[in-house]
Amino acid sequence: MPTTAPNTVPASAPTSTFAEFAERADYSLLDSLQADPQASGDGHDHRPRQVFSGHYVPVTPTPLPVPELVAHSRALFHDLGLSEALAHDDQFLRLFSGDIGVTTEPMRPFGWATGYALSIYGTEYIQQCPFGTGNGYGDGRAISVFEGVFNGRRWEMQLKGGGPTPYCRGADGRAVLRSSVREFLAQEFMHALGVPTSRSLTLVVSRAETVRRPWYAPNSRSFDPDILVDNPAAITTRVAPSFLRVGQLELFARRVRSQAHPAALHELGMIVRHLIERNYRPQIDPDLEFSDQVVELARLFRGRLTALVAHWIRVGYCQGNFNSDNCAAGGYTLDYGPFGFCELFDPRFQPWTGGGEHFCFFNQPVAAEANYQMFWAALRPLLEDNTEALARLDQLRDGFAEAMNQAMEAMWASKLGLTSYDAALVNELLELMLLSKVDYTIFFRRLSAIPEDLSTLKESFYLPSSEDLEARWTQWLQRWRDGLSEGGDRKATAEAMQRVNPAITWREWLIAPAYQQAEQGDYRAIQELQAVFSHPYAEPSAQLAATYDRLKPREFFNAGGVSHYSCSS
Ligand SMILES: Nc1ncnc2c1ncn2[C@@H]1O[C@H](COP(=O)(O)OP(=O)(O)OP(=O)(O)O)[C@@H](O)[C@H]1O
Ligand SMILES: [Mg+2]
Repeated sequence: MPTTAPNTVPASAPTSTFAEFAERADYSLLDSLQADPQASGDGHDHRPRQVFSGHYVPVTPTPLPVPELVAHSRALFHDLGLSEALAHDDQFLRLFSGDIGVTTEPMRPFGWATGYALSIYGTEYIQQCPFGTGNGYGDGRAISVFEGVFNGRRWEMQLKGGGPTPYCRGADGRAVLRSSVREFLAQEFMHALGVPTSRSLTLVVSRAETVRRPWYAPNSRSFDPDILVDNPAAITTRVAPSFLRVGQLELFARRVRSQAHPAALHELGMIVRHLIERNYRPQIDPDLEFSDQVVELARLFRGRLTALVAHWIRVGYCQGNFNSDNCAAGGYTLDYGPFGFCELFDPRFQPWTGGGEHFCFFNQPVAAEANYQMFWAALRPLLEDNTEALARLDQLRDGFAEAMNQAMEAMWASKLGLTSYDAALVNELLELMLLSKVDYTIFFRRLSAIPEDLSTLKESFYLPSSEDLEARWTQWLQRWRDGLSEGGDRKATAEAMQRVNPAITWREWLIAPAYQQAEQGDYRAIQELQAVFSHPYAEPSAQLAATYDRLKPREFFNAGGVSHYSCSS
């Protein structure tokens, strides 16, 4: 399993000025799609309304007043070949705070938002928009402002919190600093963990605009938010090859099914071609028949989705709200709102209060299958006249659980340094982990040193263990170590385990002070987290370990806003 995603080759000359950045703009893929025929040409229509057809709505963002740069991702700047100076360029800052008036040719002075459908755990919802039709649901506060090519790769840049769009459903289109700090840090942390993800470009805050959201009082033990708080408005810009979601394909397939308009099937075909173009070239040969390309797409997405979820479980990540509209069709992590990382091991870990057990930590493979089912169903209308291709597509759906299983088994084997999966060993381990209430990250990292006895492993236990339990642990450890020696070289095994079992993880009680200090204008904690999160597999210095390699302190259990949180983002 790779520990870092492949980086792009750095360009010989970095993009240093805003004019050079603008030169990278290339809207040729966006232009292959259909714009909403009812949209006003200038993109200034922000009222909630139904969008009946087309793939996107041109819309201008609403600028944040008096924007201030909180942070930018050095890693992504490097990958895109952007110079550090650009992060401090006034026009660049203004663009990524929603002021699209600063654009120069060939950039466009408007952005775009897209509609999508929603299904929750495989059940379709159409009532969730003000019109009760699903035609008003989509990017309510996410607005893409740039499509361009950097170092030979095409990226889309999207503001989150960029103001209302026709899909805003009457809400303000804004995001608070708290949730923006979380999304900004988490995306780059996941990338450094080697988990496919959207990336973070910049994080901008306004000192002149606040938004009010339900949240938790200090030291609250409440499950639901108990106060209303004003938080500075912020915008994170996220970057990905596309922001296409499973829900998007679903929207167009629904319209085919309900014969919503004569071009519905054509529009579905267009969005699927677009997905292939953006996320699956060059893996899908453009010379194949379209029906074969569709089957290939389904095969590749199945591989990416199963691998993604196995990664999530490897690193302790829980999406929390794995609806089809939070499931990127390119097979990477998207929407860092309801997420959390498991500290005290619990297969039912679910930090988001709205999420429910179906989206909990260990249920993510099943939740993924429900999303895959929606993806599969959305592709079917394209193959209606090709029974042979349809059969291959159906087989892929039928084989999802088995493919997911294989990905999980390979993941557990790698986490334990084994050459092949051993079900009895893993199941016994999970039971012991539950009984001792281990810290998920600390446990696997200590295990990666291949200890001879329990002493270091016990540093990860939240509960003192009985003699009986210790005897079981010792037996398990012995069996596991015996299994390893078949493979040989202990040092190489330990090193391989350290490349899949991170030394540090996301601990919400260490993140909360960073966004709280940022509200006061102090960004040092964010900078420290950026640095720590950029090398999660490296052994931290003793000084950093004292902060980051620690069990969750007792006072943060059941703490509102830290142990669990609502969607007040
Ligand atoms: N303040 C807001 N104003 C307008 N629309 C919003 C707002 N908050 C959420 N939405 C929209 O509600 C839907 C569900 O919200 P959810 O929290 O899943 O998404 P999100 O975190 O805003 O977005 P994304 O999935 O784009 O990361 C999304 O379509 C989102 O655009
Ligand atoms: Mg979402």
